[in-house]
Amino acid sequence: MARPDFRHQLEQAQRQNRSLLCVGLDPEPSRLPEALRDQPDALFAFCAAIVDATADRVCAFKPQIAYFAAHSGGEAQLERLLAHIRAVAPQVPVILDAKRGDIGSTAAQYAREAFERYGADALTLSPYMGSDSISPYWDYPQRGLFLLCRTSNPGGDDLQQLPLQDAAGPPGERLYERVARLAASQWDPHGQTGLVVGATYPQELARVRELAPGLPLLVPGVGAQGGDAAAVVRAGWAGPGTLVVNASRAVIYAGSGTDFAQAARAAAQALRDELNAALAAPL
Ligand SMILES: O=C(O)c1cc(=O)[nH]c(=O)n1[C@@H]1O[C@H](COP(=O)(O)O)[C@@H](O)[C@H]1O
Repeated sequence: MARPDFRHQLEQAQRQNRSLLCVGLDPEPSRLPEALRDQPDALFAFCAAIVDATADRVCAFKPQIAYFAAHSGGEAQLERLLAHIRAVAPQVPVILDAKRGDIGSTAAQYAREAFERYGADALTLSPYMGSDSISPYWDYPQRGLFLLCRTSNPGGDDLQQLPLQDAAGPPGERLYERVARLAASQWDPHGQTGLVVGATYPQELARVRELAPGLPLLVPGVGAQGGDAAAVVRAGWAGPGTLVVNASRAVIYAGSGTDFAQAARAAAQALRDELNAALAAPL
């Protein structure tokens, strides 16, 4: 049976698991439990154990492609991981984090990689090469697209905060504000677009929410980067399917012994509860 569109899938997973939490799958070999480290499929085995332990506490999983592609044989492990998630947690959508951005002909290949090779439900993209670098992904209208808008890293200021003075927007509009406005007005012909905004900048998150009232926001930066989960909910929540809060290291490395998966489950549960406590009404 065909999978429902991403937005619908996300909303259902949020309601079913009563969770806004997305667990990021960023397996770094030196941080894996010793018992797994020497296994040839260690990346897969580690992530699959985290998936099995947390699938009923999350609304999405977000594997970061670099952690797999950096290693010979890693991409095959990523393919296997996506197949595993579809088998054990078909209700939980997968956001492939690849931050792609390129000219149209190359973007078409990246789209094929994400949606056909890996079967991802959604993908992160950089929109900073403009509309023709995004439009090839519209050929997959059921899949979600999260455009980088205001990223979680301090260096995001270097460009994303630049004030614009052209006639296409209000004077002094910031570059990230332009991205949010375009995403909400011109870059979403099939209702599949969302934005990435760092948890580390709750004021900008609130501003993006104002400019794009109904778009799903993917918010990384709680946990290891220090973002405040409750502040994210206050600034970004606009109803089911509109806010996805990602934590990677704080969950997947919560423990390092043989009970690492149980430790990840406990960390995911605590973060889920913290996010839910900040909601005005339960999911
Ligand atoms: O697109 C992303 O997911 C992303 C955007 C951003 O602005 N900041 C950011 O940290 N990320 C990703 O989100 C994850 C954050 O990981 P933790 O800091 O360990 O929770 C990493 O996979 C980053 O690549």
